[in-house]
Amino acid sequence: MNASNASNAVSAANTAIPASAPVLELADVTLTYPDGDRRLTALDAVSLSVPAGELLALTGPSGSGKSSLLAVAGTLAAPDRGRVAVEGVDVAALGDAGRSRVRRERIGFVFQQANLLESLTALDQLLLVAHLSGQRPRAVRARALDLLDQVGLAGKAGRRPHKLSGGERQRVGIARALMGRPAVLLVDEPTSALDHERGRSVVALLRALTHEHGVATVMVTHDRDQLDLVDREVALQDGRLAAARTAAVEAAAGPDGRAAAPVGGIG
Ligand SMILES: Nc1ncnc2c1ncn2[C@@H]1O[C@H](COP(=O)(O)OP(=O)(O)OP(=O)(O)O)[C@@H](O)[C@H]1O
Repeated sequence: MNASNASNAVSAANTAIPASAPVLELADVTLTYPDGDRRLTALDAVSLSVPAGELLALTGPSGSGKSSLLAVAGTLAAPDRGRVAVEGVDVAALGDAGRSRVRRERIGFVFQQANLLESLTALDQLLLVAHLSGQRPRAVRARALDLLDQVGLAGKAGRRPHKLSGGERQRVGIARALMGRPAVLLVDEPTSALDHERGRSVVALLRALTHEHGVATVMVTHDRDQLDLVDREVALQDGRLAAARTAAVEAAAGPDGRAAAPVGGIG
């Protein structure tokens, strides 16, 4: 089965209606960085909630706060003000050890480059993550093989990264992020190193897996050609949420690009 067939198969298998409970919630989040004598506001009173099974695209110009939002959502940066909750748990109340645990057990990360270990096969990349998080070895192998199958790499589990294409490496990175059954998947420009078609195929796969596994996925992207594949878009501008559009709204927009009805639903 090739990769796009695998993606289609996952889509076809996905008949579950995504649950609507917010898995990731940011309420009135402000994040500043030191900037000489002053503070630079990277996120300004941002409120956003992402339910299970939604692929949300986070867009906006360079410097608008996208990486900062991912860092806060991933508990890598603590906001100056506001609340971040994962599965209803306020992460600020947890302390460092608790936050690390949430990050390790409930949040998956996918980066611009897949960041695979060169000496390990695709299968071993997944097994290593499972080993480090203390999962039972026997169940883990079957899950890793199943995930590699879901990302279209069933026949390539034994390959090391240099024998995989850029798109295939990114697929291994996605499978690896799902290994620990995260509730939240944070994805930073996963297609920036891929050509148009491979990029679309990776985003289609992310959507299928987001629906199938019921994760709340936030994907930073600069590529507007991929937005028809996502469930919702939110745009940042100078650290504030500027707009929210969905594929359905895009489709309903008139020839001048203006939506027929007001666009809502940032929260
Ligand atoms: N560690 C830091 N210290 C100080 N300022 C920072 C730091 N990280 C980011 N910034 C500033 O915060 C603002 C938001 O940056 P951020 O990296 O979140 O934007 P971005 O939308 O992800 O940009 P890009 O698309 O270029 O990656 C920018 O003005 C940036 O210069």
